[in-house]
Amino acid sequence: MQMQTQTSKFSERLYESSKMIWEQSHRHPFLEELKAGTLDPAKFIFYLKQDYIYLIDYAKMFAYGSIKATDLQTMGKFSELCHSILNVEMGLHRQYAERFGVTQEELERTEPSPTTIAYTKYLLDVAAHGSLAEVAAAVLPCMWSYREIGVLFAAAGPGVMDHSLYRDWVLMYSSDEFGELTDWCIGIMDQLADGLPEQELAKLEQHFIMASKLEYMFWDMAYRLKGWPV
Ligand SMILES: Cc1ncc(C[n+]2csc(CCO)c2C)c(N)n1
Repeated sequence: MQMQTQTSKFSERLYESSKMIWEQSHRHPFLEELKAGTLDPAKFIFYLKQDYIYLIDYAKMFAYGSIKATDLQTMGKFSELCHSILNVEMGLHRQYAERFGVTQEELERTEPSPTTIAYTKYLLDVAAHGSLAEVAAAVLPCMWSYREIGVLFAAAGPGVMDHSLYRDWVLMYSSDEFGELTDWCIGIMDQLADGLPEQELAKLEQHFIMASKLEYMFWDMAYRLKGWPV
């Protein structure tokens, strides 16, 4: 009898490692209320401002990805992702801010909250000291969990999709363009993990779990409008 070798993707292991954390994010009141279209706009603005400065550092992660890439195709794709954050995603944030009467200067002057600092500095530390595979593992929950949220919300029917403000947010994260970028990141993660020893794989998994927890904390921070205590 011929033996069949069971090959499972590393990204599936990552997904399993953080499934429970993602489920807790999906059940968080910030996302429950956003989905229902009942979220207090003050909480959304708080999120938007923190997210804007988060994205500045997050875009740098992809710039690091470009630097650490060893082939032109990967280098180009990371630079495309960096461009997409700075122009598409942050562009939407700028439009939103305008609708809420918040200027671009005000967005840029946002004081980062402790949670935003924890998340961005963690990411940048991985980028400064880690391999390209570590960069991929640390950035992946951000993209993948938002795709999941976007697609779930877009299919959820009334509520957020009838909301004049929150609808565009869902449309962006459920778009095919974002879906393709996420799929590319999942694919590169699997390629980079291929053949690595268990010790390295465990390190990648830790980054993925940590970033997933920080994603949860980001929703929680916005819901509680949590800045500095002093
Ligand atoms: C805290 C936080 N986590 C994830 C995202 C979503 N996101 C950030 S960059 C990117 C990919 C390309 O633009 C996606 C999907 C966010 N906005 N804020």
